[in-house]
Amino acid sequence: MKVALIGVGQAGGKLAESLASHDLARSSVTGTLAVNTARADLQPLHIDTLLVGEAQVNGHGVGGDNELGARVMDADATEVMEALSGRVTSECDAILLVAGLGGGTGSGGAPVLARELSEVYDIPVYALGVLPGRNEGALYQKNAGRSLKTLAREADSVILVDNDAWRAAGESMDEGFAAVNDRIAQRVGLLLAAGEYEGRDVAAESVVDSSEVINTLREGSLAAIGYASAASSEDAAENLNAVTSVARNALLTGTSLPDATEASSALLVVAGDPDRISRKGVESARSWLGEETGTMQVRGGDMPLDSDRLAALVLLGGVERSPRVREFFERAGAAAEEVERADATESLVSDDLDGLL
Ligand SMILES: Nc1nc2c(ncn2[C@@H]2O[C@H](COP(=O)(O)OP(=O)(O)OP(=O)(O)O)[C@@H](O)[C@H]2O)c(=O)[nH]1
Repeated sequence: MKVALIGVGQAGGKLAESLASHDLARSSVTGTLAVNTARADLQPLHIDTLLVGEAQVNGHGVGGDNELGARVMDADATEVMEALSGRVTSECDAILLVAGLGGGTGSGGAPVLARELSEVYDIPVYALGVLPGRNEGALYQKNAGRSLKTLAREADSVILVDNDAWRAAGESMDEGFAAVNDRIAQRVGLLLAAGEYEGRDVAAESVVDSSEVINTLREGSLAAIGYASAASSEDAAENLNAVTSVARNALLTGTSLPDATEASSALLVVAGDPDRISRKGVESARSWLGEETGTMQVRGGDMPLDSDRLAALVLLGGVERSPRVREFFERAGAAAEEVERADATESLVSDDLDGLL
């Protein structure tokens, strides 16, 4: 599946860079651009960059103000769309926007770009949206809640990444981010590469293609992606359990949105040496996936790889009813009230107000 990749804000730029440089994804990406209001965040990136909002924030970022992030992107939309035009080629199956939803630039800017891109291009516009971890402050939760609500409307689907998904004890914030970014690049990289396979020697009908990814994502506005791998035997007949257990682990412990097990549609990609893939295992993993997620729409296919391991990639479409999503929106709603209360208190002690006496 060929995509043009656009990172918005700091997290978006870093994730776009990880993805564009991932071995599996490289040949699926037609062009990459990182857009940000902060010059310092663009400088370390090894992908093309575009600074926006210079007139308003002079290259210093929007400081977590996502309304300003949206306004800046709106004001510079023509420039951004021009910079993107050469990257969205006729080969593209979709456009992928990547952003952290808790900050200001990505949070406010990604929904604006999703709207602009949808108006201009006929191909789907997807977003990879990073939700703040539970221990990030109220402003991040509030920003992410408002951003996600808008992005879900403007984009064709938002693949959610929870920053708590793979948190390990004792890890610093940056180590945690790096781990999330690597895992996301691997999952999304495999998903993009799976729809692009052009090798021979395997039955074409069993290989997954990009229309299956698009049809899976069409079934709802929020999505999640999971992955797991395991050692396998040379003999496919001995790999029934290996296939079913990687599929289980991909869904139950490997997803970008923990506990997202209710979905409107699912896609199971089994990656590995075709001679090692147990067909019975694939059938039973697909029916298990349907039961577990409560959907009758389970698509499937293989991704031939030269490896002695087997891997499963699970894409879930329409996860909006999942407990994790509900919990996030409750948290974001409570955070919005908290931020409003804090603002009211601040205006009470503000120097801008004259006291009565
Ligand atoms: N997974 C991941 N999340 C990140 C990374 N960097 C920041 N975040 C998350 O992204 C959110 C903040 O967004 P940023 O991208 O830093 O902010 P921004 O969009 O550049 O906006 P401003 O800095 O306000 O201009 C927070 O929820 C962070 O936890 C990263 O490298 N990986």
